Amino acid sequence: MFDQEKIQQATRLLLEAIGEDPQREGLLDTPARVARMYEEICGGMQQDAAEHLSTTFEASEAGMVVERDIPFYSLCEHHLLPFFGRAHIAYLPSGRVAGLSKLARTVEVFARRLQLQERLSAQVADALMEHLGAKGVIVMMEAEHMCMSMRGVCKPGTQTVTLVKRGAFEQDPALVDEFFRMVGQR
Ligand SMILES: Nc1nc2c(ncn2[C@@H]2O[C@H](COP(=O)(O)OP(=O)(O)OP(=O)(O)O)[C@@H](O)[C@H]2O)c(=O)[nH]1
Ligand SMILES: [Zn+2]
Repeated sequence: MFDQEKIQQATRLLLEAIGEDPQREGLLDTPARVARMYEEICGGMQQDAAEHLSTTFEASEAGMVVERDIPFYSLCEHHLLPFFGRAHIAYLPSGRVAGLSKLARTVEVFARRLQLQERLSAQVADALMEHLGAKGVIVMMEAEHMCMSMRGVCKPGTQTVTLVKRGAFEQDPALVDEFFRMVGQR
């Protein structure tokens, strides 16, 4: 569970370390705000994708389901800075489909924690394979990493694109083409 008190102590130390005065008026409530913020933006650690994906509906005739442009915000585990962008997901149901919101909820579960974009994409794909029993899953994520934009190499606007294929999408390039066509349609 989250240790709110520890995050507050750490925030006070951080403020002192950068030469700030944690007692000045504008910063007095900052440690408590930061603690609440971390609980929110790392809240995926307390969640289980299996719960969200346990509600399914019979749809034996369903073909490929695509959900595109799902916005997400995550935190890079190297610098604790945000990376954010859009996820595009498709899966091939095997008789039962998930509620539409549950794909986006699955993204949230894995995005709201310290991550690598590659691992985030793989965890979403693996959760859909496992908990929906899907015949195939493909997850594409496009994101800008603030650690590349506002510091270090300083290349704002750079988009990192990750693609993870599982099951039928690994075996059949025509399915991958269809996914790209559907994601590309605007
Ligand atoms: N593969 C991958 N790398 C990431 C991700 N987020 C941040 N990084 C990279 O993690 C690397 C960490 O490199 P280090 O050399 O240990 O750290 P650094 O000195 O701060 O590196 P610079 O960012 O190049 O200044 C950097 O190249 C980041 O761009 C991610 O989601 N996936
Ligand atoms: Zn980083």
